[in-house]
This record gives sequence, C-alpha cells and structure tokens, in this order.
Amino acid sequence: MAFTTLGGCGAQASVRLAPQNGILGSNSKPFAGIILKKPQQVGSLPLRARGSIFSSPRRLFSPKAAAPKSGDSIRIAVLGASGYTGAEIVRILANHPQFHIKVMTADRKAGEQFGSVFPHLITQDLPRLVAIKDADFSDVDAVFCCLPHGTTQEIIKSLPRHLKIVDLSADFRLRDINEYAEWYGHSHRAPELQGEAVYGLTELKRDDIRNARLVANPGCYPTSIQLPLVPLVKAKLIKLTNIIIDAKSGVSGAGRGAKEANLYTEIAEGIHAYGITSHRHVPEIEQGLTDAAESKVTISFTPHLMCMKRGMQSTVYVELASGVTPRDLYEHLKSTYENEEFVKLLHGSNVPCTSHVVGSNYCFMNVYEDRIPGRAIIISVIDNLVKGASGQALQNLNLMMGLPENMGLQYQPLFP
Ligand SMILES: NC(=O)C1=CN([C@@H]2O[C@H](COP(=O)(O)OP(=O)(O)OC[C@H]3O[C@@H](n4cnc5c(N)ncnc54)[C@H](OP(=O)(O)O)[C@@H]3O)[C@@H](O)[C@H]2O)C=CC1
Ligand SMILES: CC(=O)N[C@@H](CCC(=O)OP(=O)(O)O)C(=O)O
Repeated sequence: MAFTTLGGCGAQASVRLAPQNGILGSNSKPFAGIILKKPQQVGSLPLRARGSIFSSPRRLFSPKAAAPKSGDSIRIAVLGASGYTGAEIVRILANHPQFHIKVMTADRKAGEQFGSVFPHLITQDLPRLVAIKDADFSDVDAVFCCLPHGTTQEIIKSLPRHLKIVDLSADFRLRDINEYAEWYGHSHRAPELQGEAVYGLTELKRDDIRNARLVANPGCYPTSIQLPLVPLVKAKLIKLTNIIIDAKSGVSGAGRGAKEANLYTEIAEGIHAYGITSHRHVPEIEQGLTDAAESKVTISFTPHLMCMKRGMQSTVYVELASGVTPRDLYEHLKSTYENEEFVKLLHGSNVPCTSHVVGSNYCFMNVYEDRIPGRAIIISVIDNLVKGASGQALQNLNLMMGLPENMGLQYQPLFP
C-alpha cells in the first residue's frame, strides 16, 4: 500500500507517494507530522493542515506576548551600523512601527552618510554615522550592539545604565569568564556585567529575556544547532556522546571587513572547513547543551565556509537514547515548537534549504532516520544575518520592551 504525505508549497507540495517504509527516491526517512495511510483521509484533516509544509500553523503573535503599546516611540541606537548585522537591523527596522533609529555608529566610516555606505538603504531617513565617543545616548532607550567581539565589553560597560542592550557579539555569551578567556584569548573586560547578561536564544529563554537589561544574542551557528538539540537533550531523547555537527555558513557570517580569506577568488566554486576542533562557538553550544542535560556535554563541530552570501545549514548526527526512535525526536520537536512563529518543523520529504529561509527570521528543520540503526540526522537552516543575528536580536528587544515578539519581523523569505 502506498503512503500519502501532505506537503504544502505549490509545485513542491503535490501529494507524494512513497513506498511502505520510506519516501520515494530517498534512502533517508523523514518523519512527517502528517503521514496518512489512505489518501481519502486527506479530506478529514483540519483545513490549516492542508497546504502547509510545517508542523504547526503560523501565528500572528507569539504566545504570551504583551499587548503592543500603540503609539509609543522607542528610540534606538545601532552601534556598528556600518557592518553587515548593523545594516540588517536597519533594513528590518524600516518596517517596525515603534522603533526609531536615533543614533548610528561606525569606526572607519564615522562621519559618512549611511546611504553611501549601504546604498540599498538610501531611501531611509537616517542619522549620519558617528564615532561611539561622539554619540549622544541621552535620547536613546535601547541599543543594538553590532561590534566585533573583544571590543564590545568595554564599550557596553561605558554606556548609561538606563539603556536596554542587545549585544550581537560573543562578549557576554559565556557565563564562565575563565572559559571566555581560554577561547577568546584575553581576559573578560567587564566581568561585573557578565552576571546580569541573559543568553538570548529567544524561543528557549523567553521569560528571562523579558526581564533582562543586557541580552547576549547567540552566535549564528549556536542558534541553528541549539534550537533542535536543546529540547532533545532536555527530554533525554538522545545520547550525550557522539554528537557530530557539520555546519556551513555564507560568507556574510564573517562580516564586511576586508579579509584575504574571504576574497571571491578564495571562496568561489569551493567549500572549506575552518576552526576544526577549535571554533569559538564550541563552548557556547556546549554551555547550552550542558545546561539542558544538567551534566557535561561535549560535541564535535566543524564549520565550513560556503560560496554563498547568506544562509547557514547545520547537519547534526545524533545517537538515540535507548528505546527512542527518530519519529520520537520529530514529534518532540514538533510539540516544542508547535506555537512558535519562527521555528518550523518541515513535513515529510521537505528538506530544509538555506534558500528557503534567506531574508527571513525562520529556522526550518527536519529529522531523518539514519540507515545505521540507533542514529538520526537533523538538518536545521537559518539566515545567519536574520535568525542568526539581527532578526533574533529584534525578537529579543521586542520582548525586553514589552512588545509582541514578532513586531517588525513578519516578512517572508526572499526566493529565488
Ligand atoms: N555576520 C554574521 O552573520 C553574524 C555576526 N555576529 C556578530 O555580530 C557582530 C557584528 O558582526 P558584523 O556586522 O558581521 O561585523 P562587520 O565587520 O560587518 O561590522 C563591524 C562593525 O563594527 C564597527 N567597528 C569595528 N571595530 C570597531 C571598534 N574598535 N570600535 C567601534 N566600532 C568598531 C565597524 O565600523 P567600520 O565599518 O566603520 O569600521 C562596523 O560597523 C560581531 O561581533 C559578530 O561576530 C553574530 C551573528 C552572526
Ligand atoms: C563565516 C564566519 O566566519 N562566521 C563567523 C561566525 C559568525 C558569528 O556568529 O559570530 P559571533 O560568534 O562572533 O557572533 C565565524 O566563524 O567566526
């Protein structure tokens, strides 16, 4: 007998037929939230399940979001606005009804008009870029800090205490300042602030973020990896050993600064691994998984640079806990993220692709049964500049300001 899976995206989503134990044309077996044994069952599904490749309906507002304070204008400073994540904040905020940019800083580009640094945003009415030392924060309520790690701790320390801050750098992500020193090569420059920093993986830390003054926005790789793994570790569905992560990033992940390794000639038509066994996101990911497991978790993590502008894929190989099936992993993630607007479990044979999330704040993921018994493969994709940086930062600041978490973030991916 044939199985019928429901997909949802136009050409891709017509009813698919698969052999009894798998998806046609594929050795791996994705775990669809909706796998029907008989085609006639389709008619009995709730309408919202039809035409969606996701495990849950899209919600306008995230659960528990406070009511918007209509009309309030919240004044924003973007530090490092001449970089990629800074520009992405500016692009996204163009559609935010309550956040208005008052201050924008740069280093080498201080003094320039933003529209000449980023001509794609020339239509926006924005202040001139200034050096941080010349910025006036007295009329500012909140800050997106988009500066390189290492420079950020001292700068944040010098900012007035009335400001709410989302820091996109790695400077406040590691709770243990000795671990920070070990991985970042210098001692922490604002240890007194580290204690108040809240790690901003929005979907999993929402309640802490709401009350925070300083949020450490997660790294892009850690976002794409922890969103699937933390719930599975917490529920003890996977073993804590032999977690292997193969991850790939677009070049914008390295920032806008000129670097020989990021020249077109070095990157085009190729892929290369870097930071093998030593990437500074290892302790960040292990911190999140260790918290979830309540015992030390170690990982194998190898990032790769891809010849693409944006996008990030993490392919994660895990061993199942005793008695657990890959379907259990899928079902657990599905229920964890059921009411989430920005994290989506794909159905059936839909494979998460970076090109389907680029420009959006979505994380798409799916779970596959490995051909080796007792193992599963998880694929998770994000846009490194949006969910991996500026989009998640906006989710966090919305929460910190008591606004709906999705405010200004309700746009769809750019495709093709
Ligand atoms: N790119 C990504 O995908 C992600 C990045 N991040 C993190 O976000 C932060 C920003 O990244 P990104 O936008 O890519 O970086 P960029 O290199 O593109 O931008 C860096 C910004 O910081 C400014 N700057 C550099 N040095 C100093 C300094 N000493 N004092 C003051 N300002 C300075 C630059 O100004 P100017 O251009 O004028 O010199 C620029 O505005 C980094 O910590 C990064 O690790 C986090 C997640 C994902
Ligand atoms: C492609 C590339 O170079 N990516 C960056 C990660 C970007 C990011 O998330 O960096 P932070 O932890 O500093 O915020 C890297 O591997 O260092």
